[in-house]
Amino acid sequence: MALAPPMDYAGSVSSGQKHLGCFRVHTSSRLQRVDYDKKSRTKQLVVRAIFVDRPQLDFSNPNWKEQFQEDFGKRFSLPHLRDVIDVEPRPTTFSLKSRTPLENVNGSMQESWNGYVNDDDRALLKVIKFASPTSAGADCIDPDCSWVEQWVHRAGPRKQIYFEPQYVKAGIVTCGGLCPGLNDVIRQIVLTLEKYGVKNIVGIQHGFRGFFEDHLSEVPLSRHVVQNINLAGGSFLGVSRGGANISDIVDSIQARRLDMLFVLGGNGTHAGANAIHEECRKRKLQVSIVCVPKTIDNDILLMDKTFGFDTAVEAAQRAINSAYIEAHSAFHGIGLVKLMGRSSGFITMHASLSSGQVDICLIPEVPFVLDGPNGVLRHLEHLIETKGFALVCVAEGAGQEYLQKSNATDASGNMVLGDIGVHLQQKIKYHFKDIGVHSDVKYIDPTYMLRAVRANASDAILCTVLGQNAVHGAFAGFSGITTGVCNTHNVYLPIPEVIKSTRFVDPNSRMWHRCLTSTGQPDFH
Ligand SMILES: Nc1ncnc2c1ncn2[C@@H]1O[C@H](COP(=O)(O)OP(=O)(O)O)[C@@H](O)[C@H]1O
Ligand SMILES: O=P(O)(O)OC[C@H]1O[C@](O)(COP(=O)(O)O)[C@@H](O)[C@@H]1O
Ligand SMILES: [Mg+2]
Repeated sequence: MALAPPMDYAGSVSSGQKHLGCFRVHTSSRLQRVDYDKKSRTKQLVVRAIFVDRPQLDFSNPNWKEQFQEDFGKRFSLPHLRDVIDVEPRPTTFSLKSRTPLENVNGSMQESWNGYVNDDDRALLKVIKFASPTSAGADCIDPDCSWVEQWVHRAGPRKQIYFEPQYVKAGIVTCGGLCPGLNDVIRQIVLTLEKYGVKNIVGIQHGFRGFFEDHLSEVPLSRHVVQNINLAGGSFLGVSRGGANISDIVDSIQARRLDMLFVLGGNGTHAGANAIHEECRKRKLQVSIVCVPKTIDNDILLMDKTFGFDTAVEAAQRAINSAYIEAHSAFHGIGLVKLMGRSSGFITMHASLSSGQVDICLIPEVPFVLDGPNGVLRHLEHLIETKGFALVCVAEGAGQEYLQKSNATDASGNMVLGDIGVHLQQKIKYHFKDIGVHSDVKYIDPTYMLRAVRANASDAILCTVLGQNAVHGAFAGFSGITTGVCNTHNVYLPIPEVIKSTRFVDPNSRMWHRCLTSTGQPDFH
């Protein structure tokens, strides 16, 4: 009998290897950690695979696919207000046409066509049929990598809604760190709520703190108030970390008589929003909690990309280009740029790729050694010898094993990282001094310049889609959901499914391989 591996499997494998026994680890469910073996001075990528997103399957059972799909359908079903309370639907007030609803251009009634999304509409979560588990980036369920359809719910306005817009009070809150596009999302939520006929819209200031810090009053929002907020970066409502006492927040939601809460934030915020949703359910409140994923790190599972990411990658180009010019102009110049990315290297990988000038790209997901014949420093020597200068781009979460662990956390409980940029700068300087070769290291750390900017055009469109869909989701009666883009289609997902782990760059992916092709860097181990 071929059983799937145990639910919690820990194994030590070499960097990038993902084949555990006969079963390939689902990239998105993989949690990984880099361990440094002091004796052998090598690093090992320790993969802790948690098979959270599939049941124990017996592949010798001819019905395993049906079993998988049934379980998948349950996991991705959207929590709805009517699951716990009696609520009746009513016809939507959201008109898709500027002329009278149901009247077409000829003036005749149109019965069959409507522009609403049907509750049974679905989008495919995965669109590649891998011929083999060894195909690049293969993401398989069974050892044969069989094709299994995985359907998720389509986002958009429904014909039936579960709130009377004129009595709705809606709140918006932005949590965590800043991200380009927050104001665009706030603005679109307000405009869409008004289109449904909602008149009472408020902003909660400075994240979850705004719910219980008395001096942080509600900000009344309307089309007039938010009209131009997208022209600036930051959050019109302010952000913050920490301060998430779920019971107090739900007390506050009740006291404020909120019917809908739109929560903009990353992994931590989603965990908070889901806890708020669960508490509202426990109290049988008719409150919809809907998230919009916000993270420049792009580290939320299942989504093509999160808003602000493109803008951050674009903002990083200025830093990389300056480092390039400095390095190229100096004698034996080495440009070093550190970019944001707490545990995922998406910004660094994409910024390196789009710049085309980066020689060494270092991300948290791919271990590297600094010293020795295969180390980063030796490769830098080679670059100085051969082209006369070099450019390194490193993610802030990379190489943390080389730094003193402080165990300090921020107000939200996120680990405070050591400064890999400063460490690398020192290491490079001393290395070249040691070997008696001149070097001129220019270190640029653009930090907040990546995220304190307004959204670029493509992010502004993404924010528009997400903000509008968040409102449609709330009116459709869903709660405990988030909205994103999967394979270019707009979907709703239950919150727990997107926060099972952080989304990481897959060292076996085509994108990382493209990055390696572009930089020309060897494996540093
Ligand atoms: N596991 C959790 N459960 C409940 N609330 C959380 C959790 N993690 C973080 N939060 C709250 O969510 C907010 C934002 O979290 P943070 O990690 O700073 O940013 P992000 O949402 O961008 O990941 C903070 O107010 C924090 O207290
Ligand atoms: O200095 P702050 O505000 O804590 O933010 C730093 C962190 O913000 C990030 O941009 C991600 O923040 P989020 O948790 O808000 O998504 C990380 O890349 C970075 O480590
Ligand atoms: Mg976070």
